[in-house]
Amino acid sequence: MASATVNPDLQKERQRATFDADQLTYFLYDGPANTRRKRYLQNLAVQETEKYKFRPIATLSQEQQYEQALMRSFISGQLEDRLELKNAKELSFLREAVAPQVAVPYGLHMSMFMNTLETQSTEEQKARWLPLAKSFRMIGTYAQTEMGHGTFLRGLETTATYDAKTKEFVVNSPTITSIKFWPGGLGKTANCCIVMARLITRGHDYGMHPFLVQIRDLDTHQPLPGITVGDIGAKFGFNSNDNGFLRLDNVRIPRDNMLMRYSQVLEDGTYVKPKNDRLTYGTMTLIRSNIVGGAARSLSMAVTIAVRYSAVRRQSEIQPGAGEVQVLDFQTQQMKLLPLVATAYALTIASRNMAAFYLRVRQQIEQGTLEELPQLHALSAGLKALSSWQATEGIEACRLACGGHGYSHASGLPKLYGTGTPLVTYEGENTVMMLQTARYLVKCHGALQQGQKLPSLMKYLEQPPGGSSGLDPRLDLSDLVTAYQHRAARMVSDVSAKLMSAASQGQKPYAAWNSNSVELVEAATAHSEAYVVKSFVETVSTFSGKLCSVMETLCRLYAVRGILKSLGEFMQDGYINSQQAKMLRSCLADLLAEVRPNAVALVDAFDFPDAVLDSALGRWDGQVYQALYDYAVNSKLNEKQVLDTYHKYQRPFMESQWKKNTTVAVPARL
Ligand SMILES: CCCCCCCCCCCCCCCCCCCCCC(=O)SCCNC(=O)CCNC(=O)[C@H](O)C(C)(C)COP(=O)(O)OP(=O)(O)OC[C@H]1O[C@@H](n2cnc3c(N)ncnc32)[C@H](O)[C@@H]1OP(=O)(O)O
Ligand SMILES: Cc1cc2nc3c(=O)[nH]c(=O)nc-3n(C[C@H](O)[C@H](O)[C@H](O)COP(=O)(O)OP(=O)(O)OC[C@H]3O[C@@H](n4cnc5c(N)ncnc54)[C@H](O)[C@@H]3O)c2cc1C
Repeated sequence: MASATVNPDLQKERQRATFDADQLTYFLYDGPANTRRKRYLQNLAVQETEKYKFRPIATLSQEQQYEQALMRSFISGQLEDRLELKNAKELSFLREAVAPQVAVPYGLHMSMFMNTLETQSTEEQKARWLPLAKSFRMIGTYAQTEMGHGTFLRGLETTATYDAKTKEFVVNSPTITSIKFWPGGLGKTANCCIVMARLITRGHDYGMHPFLVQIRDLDTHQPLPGITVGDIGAKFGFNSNDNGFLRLDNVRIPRDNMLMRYSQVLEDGTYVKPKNDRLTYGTMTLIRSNIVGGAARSLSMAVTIAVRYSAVRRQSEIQPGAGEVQVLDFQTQQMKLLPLVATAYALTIASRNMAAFYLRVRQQIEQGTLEELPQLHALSAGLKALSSWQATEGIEACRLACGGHGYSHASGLPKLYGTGTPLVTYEGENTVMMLQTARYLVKCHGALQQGQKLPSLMKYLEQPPGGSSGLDPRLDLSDLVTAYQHRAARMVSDVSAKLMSAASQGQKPYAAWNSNSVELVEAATAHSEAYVVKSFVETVSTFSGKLCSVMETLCRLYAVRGILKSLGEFMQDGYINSQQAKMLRSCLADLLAEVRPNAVALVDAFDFPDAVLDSALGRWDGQVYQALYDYAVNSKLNEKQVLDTYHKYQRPFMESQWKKNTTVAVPARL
């Protein structure tokens, strides 16, 4: 990453840091050896990719973006083979550097399609399909969402009707709203997909199940009979991905193309029920867990760009006549960015805990134990929503904090936003996800009322209501965790009481649910925030020395900022009083000042190569003006001094205006 001339302001920032950023990098990448390996892989990927001199993706048409993304995947594939990479983390670092924030068309194949095959197929099906999928003879996607329904899966209309005579399923899209719409890679890339369709056998509808459907010829890539497939057109972002539509006109597939690990249809059409019919939703749960890490990483990139730029950018004076300051010295700028640096770390840590929890429960499921599945669903849904909301809002805040240059694609921030914001919608729309978490919280509250024991993550709901916070200016970390848990427990209890009172007044449960759903979402958000704060606190207390004190400060900043943002929720029952609220305000100002000297080192620790950030403003060497100028000079419009459009449209337009007043004397030079 070394560069001949580093901007002096950035250099000073790095020198004044009170801790060794490398130590934090080692934490993020699991030790010095893995960090070296990550750097090696990413450097190699960057060198290889630079040879292709790709144009910035934002300057390309949809078709060109798609083409570039395929080329990037091709380069990645070559490197992966050459290096014989197998390790999932190593692969992800390599791919991140070859295709930074590029939604590649094989994304769904490598994530949801492969995972569904692996977790929902029988052993025999796995033996048949996995070798084809791993060797990209089969390129798949996950086709669940339809034009008419994405959220309400029970409303899906695509049917798979069993025909016992031929031992086949007939897969059909009966209406315009039943057309599969949005699946990634479906438009032009995939040759098969997992179609989620309502299973009908012996005249009975058993709801959504997964089926493997071939949609294109494996050799010519032409759509098969009965298949109408294509790309859905240009979108807000994600244009390198051919999100597609799919219409199935009574397409016949063999009986054993239904993924039969959990439920089966026997040859005679008998349906065999799964142990839990929500196991069909398993792939969504995995991806929701992964999204927490993806959101954290996108936000980490955005804060790296905005903090480095704010250290380089000098604008206005603080002390009159004393010269222009780094914009990062304005308290308001610190308030915009430093809590977001804290959020990036908080989410990174929460995502690791989430991933570990997912793995543990997945292993239990493999062994047939489903006890922790509801807890996993509630946690992954809530964290998916919280992390993607915080990341999306955070990326946009970073863009705004970069002033005019943030608006240019040269900043890299619009690309981060375009790729990051669909996280709010896909894999379960966030409000809907929070309501799923709320459903579980209300259930836990009910169980508690009946004297039952709660699972580990919900134990805090057992704390008695009322009481007051012990928070004082020392900002003890355990007091902060307790405050978040108290607020969440109080909100869950309040909204549960409202639901019960509505029931006692004869209101139907579904109506009571809807008329309290704003509060339910708030309670689920509070619960998810409590989890993030607890994870952050538990992890930083394992650090030592200077790193520990820097991270504790960052953790306090995250927690205090969060309390002040939702102060009413913490004060409503008097748990935090007005004196404490005042104290927290002053503490916030102190925390900003405390984090300020380490701001650049904290973002450096994320260790993103420049090519991954892909930003003129976030460069490691801080040479932002040269980079911005180079970007401008390379604009397509600058390829010719006088464009054809001058002769075609501008000149005729000007001449039409001149005709209105022919008496104006025009000098040869102005
Ligand atoms: C990225 C690259 C570039 C870099 C980007 C930078 C960032 C990168 C980020 C990268 C990250 C890596 C990603 C790789 C790429 C992936 C791309 C992904 C693309 C997106 C794919 C999709 O977008 S793909 C479609 C997803 N489409 C949904 O997501 C539908 C939501 N809609 C539902 O999910 C259901 O419709 C909904 C609401 C639950 C109601 O379902 P329902 O009506 O059946 O259920 P009810 O509400 O009646 O609940 C009945 C009982 O089921 C329980 N339950 C419900 N769900 C359960 C579950 N999952 N597990 C266990 N239990 C569950 C519930 O808790 C109740 O339990 P109980 O009865 O005991 O209370
Ligand atoms: C970039 C991108 C990639 C995608 N990739 C895939 C893919 O690979 N495969 C696939 O199958 N799908 C994919 N999708 C589709 C995605 O999963 C759905 O868009 C998503 O599940 C939301 O469903 P919806 O679009 O029907 O939204 P709707 O459910 O129509 O949501 C619209 C509004 O209604 C509200 N709402 C809906 N239901 C409720 C409720 N019960 N309570 C309260 N509010 C509610 C929502 O909160 C939202 O505000 C992708 C989408 C995008 C944007």
